[in-house]
Amino acid sequence: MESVRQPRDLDRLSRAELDRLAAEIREFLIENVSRTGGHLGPNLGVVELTIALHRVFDSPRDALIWDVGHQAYVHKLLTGRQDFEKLRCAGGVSGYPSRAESEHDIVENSHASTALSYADGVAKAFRLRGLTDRRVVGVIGDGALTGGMAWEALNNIAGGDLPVVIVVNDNERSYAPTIGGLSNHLGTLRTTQGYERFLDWGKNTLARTPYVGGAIYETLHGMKKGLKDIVAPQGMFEDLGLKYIGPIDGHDVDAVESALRRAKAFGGPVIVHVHTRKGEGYEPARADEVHQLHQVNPQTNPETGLPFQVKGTSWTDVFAEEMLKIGNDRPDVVGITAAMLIPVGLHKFAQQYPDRIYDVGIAEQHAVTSAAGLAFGGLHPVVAVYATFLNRAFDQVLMDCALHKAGVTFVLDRAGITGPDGASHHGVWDLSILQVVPGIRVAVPRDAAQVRALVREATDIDDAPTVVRFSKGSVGPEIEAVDRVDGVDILRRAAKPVNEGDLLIIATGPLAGAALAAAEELAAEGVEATVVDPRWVKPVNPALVDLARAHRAVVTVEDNGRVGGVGAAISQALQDAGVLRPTKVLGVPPEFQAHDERPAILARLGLDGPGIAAAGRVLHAQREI
Ligand SMILES: Cc1ncc(C[n+]2csc(CCOP(=O)(O)OP(=O)(O)O)c2C)c(N)n1
Ligand SMILES: CC(=O)[C@@H](O)[C@H](O)COP(=O)(O)O
Ligand SMILES: [Mg+2]
Repeated sequence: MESVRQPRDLDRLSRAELDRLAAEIREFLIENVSRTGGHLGPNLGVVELTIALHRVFDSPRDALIWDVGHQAYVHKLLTGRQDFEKLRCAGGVSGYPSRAESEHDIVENSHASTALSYADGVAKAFRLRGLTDRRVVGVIGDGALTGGMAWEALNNIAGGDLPVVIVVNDNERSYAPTIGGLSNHLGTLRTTQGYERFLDWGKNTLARTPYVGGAIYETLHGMKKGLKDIVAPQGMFEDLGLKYIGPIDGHDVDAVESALRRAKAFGGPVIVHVHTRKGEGYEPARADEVHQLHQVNPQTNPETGLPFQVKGTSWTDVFAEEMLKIGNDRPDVVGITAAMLIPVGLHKFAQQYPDRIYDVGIAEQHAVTSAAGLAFGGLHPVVAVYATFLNRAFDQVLMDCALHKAGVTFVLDRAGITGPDGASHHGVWDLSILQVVPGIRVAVPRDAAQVRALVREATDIDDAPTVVRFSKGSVGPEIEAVDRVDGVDILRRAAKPVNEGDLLIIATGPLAGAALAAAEELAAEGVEATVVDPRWVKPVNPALVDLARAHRAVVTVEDNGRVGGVGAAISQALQDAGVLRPTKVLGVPPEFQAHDERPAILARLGLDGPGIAAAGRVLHAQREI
């Protein structure tokens, strides 16, 4: 790929050289992403599409916007990015477009279904600034197209005359096969590919038929409308007012390029429907029936697409097992996923109870409100999503669930700092935004036993929405409590008589382990700390106020934003109770955290043992004042 240092280099490549470039890119992706981890399948599926996009459009003058952005590695390779050996690591290339990395990256949001809204905005700005020669291209997958925002944008774009080119990258999958009416419609359009070819064949053949050919063609052409309605319903997109071009074979650079040139020349809103294959050109991905290697972990065997080492039991595994048992005990419990059945751990439940699982597509807002409907209908829905993706359904949680005291349980996976997915994937807002939801109850398990217990407790509550949130990756060792006082687990008692304790550390979730390590460090320096885990962090347990009363200072620790999080709520409760203690709230600062390894970020934020101990020493020193 040395020959391509910037997109314009593509213009001088012949078809044979383009084919060779595509092969080189695939080879590079398989070798590199197998080592670093990342979205191998999606990127292998857009090699030819990305080459054609950069041959037809003039990035960055023309804006190329990628929905989710997990499929933008090829775009990055063609726009001069280096450091791919540090993909999704600090100091390396981000796994999503990144404005800080390149002027070719307009949008860096990995939350799905946003690209067309961005495209609408950029196109309006170009027009208002008189930049009428510049094009805006939104590349959106068939999965992302199941998200509500995409249809809000389509409605606006189709209603106007802005020169927005919408490329639907239709590989028939999100993780799993894409669901819903839209997916069926795209399937219908794909099958008309034969119909279009038939028409083209008819036109060419009849044009060559002497005398009667022309008349027959005119009749056929006149019939086309009717025939199309019979053979293939008028496209929904054309009904919306969008010019539709496709379906195009997404792995034929010439065909894609020709379609994109037509779209570029059209000068108004136009959809180019490209049919691609996730994992194209890599047998282990094509053979992966489950997800076509949507994502591979670091240190994956490029020969097989499988990880070299098997990871330990994950938080998700624990939830999946408990959900299976709950499904057996509670026939009213149903599961809802937003196109992530396996990643959120509902697959075992789905297998056992196929009529009690709902995959709504990438549609978290719909998931939440339909869950409220399920609750009103007498069931107990469990909505399992990644913590960061609940953000977009805040109003649905607030108004459609909590206002009605709907008995819905939210299970938030990937809560806290997640690591390589970076700024938009850390689950560090849920404990803050949920603080303002009246009546909702929030639990944070510290280990596997607590996941099992708290998911049970949550699904037993039918008169309020409940939340259980846990981290990404392998679950840590069990952390036994020495006692439970009014619902608060005592993990370590200060080695001093009550009312003599130096420090109360209130830890949430898996950071309880770090808090215990910190307490031992502090003890070695003569600072005695009591460590507790409230398990249910919202509403604030009044027993925490009594515990704070018996100590000289308080440290709260959470794998969430510091602003408006659990620590802030506890501090408020102490103030309201007139228990004024020096309190240090440890949590993630409001700035976005870059992609990195989770332990490195937690250490940097002082959320590991030494960081908590340092905070305790400061408060201990304050005690003498
Ligand atoms: C709001 C939101 N929900 C869930 C996800 C997780 N997610 C990432 S990629 C993906 C599937 C995307 O499918 P598609 O748009 O068809 O792209 P493809 O991977 O097929 O190229 C999902 C569900 C997300 N990024 N954003
Ligand atoms: C692009 C996207 O949003 C998902 O594919 C995400 O990267 C998955 O994250 P995990 O690896 O934590 O399941
Ligand atoms: Mg797809």
